[in-house]
Amino acid sequence: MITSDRMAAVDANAAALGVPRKQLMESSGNAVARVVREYADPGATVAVVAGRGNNGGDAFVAARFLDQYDVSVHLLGRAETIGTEIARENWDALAAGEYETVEIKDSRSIDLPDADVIVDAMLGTGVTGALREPAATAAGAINDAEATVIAVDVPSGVDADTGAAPGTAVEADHVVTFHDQKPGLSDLDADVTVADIGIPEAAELFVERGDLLALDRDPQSHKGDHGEVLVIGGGPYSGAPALAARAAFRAGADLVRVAVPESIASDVRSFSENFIVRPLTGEALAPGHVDELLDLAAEQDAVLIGPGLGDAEVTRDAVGEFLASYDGRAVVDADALDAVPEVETDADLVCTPHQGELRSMGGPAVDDWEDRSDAVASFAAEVDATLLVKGAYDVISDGETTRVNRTGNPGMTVGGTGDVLAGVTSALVSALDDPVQAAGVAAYANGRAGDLAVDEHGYGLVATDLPPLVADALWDDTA
Ligand SMILES: NC(=O)C1=CN([C@@H]2O[C@H](COP(=O)(O)OP(=O)(O)OC[C@H]3O[C@@H](n4cnc5c(N)ncnc54)[C@H](O)[C@@H]3O)[C@@H](O)[C@H]2O)[C@@H](O)CC1
Ligand SMILES: [K+]
Repeated sequence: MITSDRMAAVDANAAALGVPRKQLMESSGNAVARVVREYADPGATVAVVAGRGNNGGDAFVAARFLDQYDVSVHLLGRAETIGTEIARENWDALAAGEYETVEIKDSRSIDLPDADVIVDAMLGTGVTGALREPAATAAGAINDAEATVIAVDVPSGVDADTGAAPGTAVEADHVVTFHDQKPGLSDLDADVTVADIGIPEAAELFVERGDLLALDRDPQSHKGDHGEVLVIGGGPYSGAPALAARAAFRAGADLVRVAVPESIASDVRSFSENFIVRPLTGEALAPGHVDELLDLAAEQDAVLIGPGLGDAEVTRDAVGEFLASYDGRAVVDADALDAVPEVETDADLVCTPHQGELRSMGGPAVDDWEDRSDAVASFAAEVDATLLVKGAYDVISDGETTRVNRTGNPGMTVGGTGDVLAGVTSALVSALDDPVQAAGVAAYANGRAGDLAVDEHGYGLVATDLPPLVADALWDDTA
């Protein structure tokens, strides 16, 4: 099953992998025509009722694959208002090829022929709310007709994610949907064909540009809508928590609080005026800080624990106690990772080990990335956490869904890049619903930032180069 948001991401990933949507549209239209042929013999009358989006575009293609039939294409609206370039190109091909086309200017002028088959391509996944005119009247006319109704992707007026129809909707006999089954089609009284349209498996497995669609923001957003993060780190090191916090800001967090031992608090403060620093008594994180941290953490969307903590016994104990009582979202990195296999927690954990850290957590050591991704998935299920295992190919898995990231380069072996990744992950985990998606996009952005840094500095790149480039990787289309 695939939701329409995920489908849009996969579709954009396919384009990033060199399979543009127009090619997918050609396959979709071909698949629709194949199902039409199952219902009617050559010579039969086929009426295509198309909207002005890509759902209609699929059907313009289908018409070209039905030359042995008596086909007419009825467009809801004027051709000048076709909304996408690829749908328009396919419409123009119909006009140039002397196919029978009709533009329906308003609901009174809907006049469908006595057809054997009607292809419903008014609206697909782009629908919002109840069908407007003239689509609503056209849906009624389609439902009143004697014809077999074949819907493209989803019956027009039905929500592909939920199956709900807020107004009039097409009652289809058969739905030809693409790539994967849609949740909203399962309960319909219609046959469903899931057509393979040639989307490479890599578009689902690898994190690519299309995954960045998850970051689109509502123009009505308020402060705090995009995540508040608490970074718990530092002690022997002050740079690591500061780098992570800086990266969290650049990955879009609205607020970043940094809880560090007071011995380094002023150092951390001096790194950036954006940080809200919360000093903890003493020189290292210790069990005595846990209650205070739990109070602080309760107000955040996510916690990052680990950067620069060091491996003192008291600090390990404190990490274990914190995780045992915390029930929100936590990104766990560096020295804090050792606590994970032992602790019983209600928290949603996202762990970001490199392969050495994964082994000391009791995880698998596998060289080949494909085998490693299976092994990481099993280990994620075992420890009941989302894992982001760093490597030339980063593997992200919660045991059910596994993604792989390919951005990044050998220049990123320099110190501090892991702190940047942990900070980016915490920001995205705080802002997005799905931890696998968040961790996958974080790995992608961090690696992409590293690639941009190498363009500028070669292998002389340093970790502080990365945070501003993370922002470019996430939000600058040209990066
Ligand atoms: N995502 C993918 O990977 C692919 C998608 N394809 C097709 O593209 C479709 C989605 O295309 P689009 O995103 O262009 O969207 P649609 O073609 O579903 O609809 C967009 C149009 O509908 C109008 N609209 C929205 N809500 C309406 C309402 N309530 N009443 C009347 N009109 C309304 C919009 O103004 C817009 O013109 C899919 O359903 C599928 O058929 C395929 O071509 C191939 C691959
Ligand atoms: K449709």
